[in-house]
Amino acid sequence: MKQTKIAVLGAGSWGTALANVAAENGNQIMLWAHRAVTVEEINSRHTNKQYLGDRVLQANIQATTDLKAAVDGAEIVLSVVPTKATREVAKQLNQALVELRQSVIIVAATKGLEPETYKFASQMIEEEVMPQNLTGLAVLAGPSHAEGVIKHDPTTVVAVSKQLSIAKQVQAAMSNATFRVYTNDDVVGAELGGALKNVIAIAAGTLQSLGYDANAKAALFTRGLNEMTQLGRSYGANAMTFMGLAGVGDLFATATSEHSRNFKAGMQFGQGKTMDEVIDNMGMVIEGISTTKVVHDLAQQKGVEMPISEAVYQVLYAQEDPKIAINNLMERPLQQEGK
Ligand SMILES: NC(=O)C1=CN([C@@H]2O[C@H](COP(=O)(O)OP(=O)(O)OC[C@H]3O[C@@H](n4cnc5c(N)ncnc54)[C@H](O)[C@@H]3O)[C@@H](O)[C@H]2O)C=CC1
Ligand SMILES: O=C(CO)COP(=O)(O)O
Repeated sequence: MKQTKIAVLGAGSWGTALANVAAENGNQIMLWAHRAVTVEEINSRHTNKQYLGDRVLQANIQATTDLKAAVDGAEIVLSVVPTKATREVAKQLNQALVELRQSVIIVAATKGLEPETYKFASQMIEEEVMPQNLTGLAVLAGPSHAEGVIKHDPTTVVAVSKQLSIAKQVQAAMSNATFRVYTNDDVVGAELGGALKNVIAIAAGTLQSLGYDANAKAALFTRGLNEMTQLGRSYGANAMTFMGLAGVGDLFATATSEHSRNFKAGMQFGQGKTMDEVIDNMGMVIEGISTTKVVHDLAQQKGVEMPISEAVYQVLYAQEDPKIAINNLMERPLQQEGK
């Protein structure tokens, strides 16, 4: 296999797990972390205990706090910081690339929308990185909990780019026997799928904590996927993307797994915890919380009915009792399916 120099920006759960996959494939990996203690731990003990417990990482991952050194000579840069840090990190990346006079493929693995602008990670990156420094832009989406990837659970994801050749390069660099990468060209569909499923996963955690069973979960998944798809259509996304890994696949993984931060947050909301308590308890990013607010605004702006996402908004941002929110959903005017 061709060895590629890959830089991974963000050493949380997902950045570390992706760095490990890329390192297993024999690529040369630089992992950029913004905290020196993380760098020291990864380089000396090959662990990142805060996010991935005792899992031992590939010895060929070299961590650094110096972003310019991390990307120097890289062909591919994976951007794996939370949504709220994406624009700032993209600015720093651009500065480094300008100084290095270097152009890279950037892959956004972040799942969320910028609260102020409703932009996706790939759009923020495209706005901040000058065209002469950008060989190509892709998104990595699909059902992939870091905890499963690091222990080699068979995992399927999708590299998505408007340029198929770029998606194929990412596919080639990242695929292995337990991490299978498909390609797709529907960037907006994939990024919407990755962001919107987090809101439905919060609802799934809440249902779980209230003791509801399979009927309620099936209703949530089916109708949740429907409203994700409807918003996707309003963006011109391909409805089939929502039937694939970035849609139903990621919805299933996130809304059924106790590894999911969004699902776990939903359970805590169901137990009556406040937003501050939920965020403090998690200690990791819960993208669905801010995405819920964005989706509330977007649905109004685009005239798309998203009743489940709106119910999550009411529970999170208007302190509505989850049981009342569920009753309200069940008592909406009766409808024909598939409209
Ligand atoms: N954890 C997972 O299994 C998966 C996560 N994702 C997505 O990947 C993105 C990152 O998530 P995780 O790694 O799970 O988050 P995390 O909470 O585990 O780690 C976030 C990392 O970003 C760093 N960070 C925070 N603010 C920063 C800043 N301003 N500049 C630089 N670094 C900063 C933190 O120090 C930490 O290392 C999210 O959008 C998430 O939805 C996608 C697929 C799987
Ligand atoms: O996107 C993910 C899995 O595909 C991770 O979801 P959580 O952020 O809810 O853990």
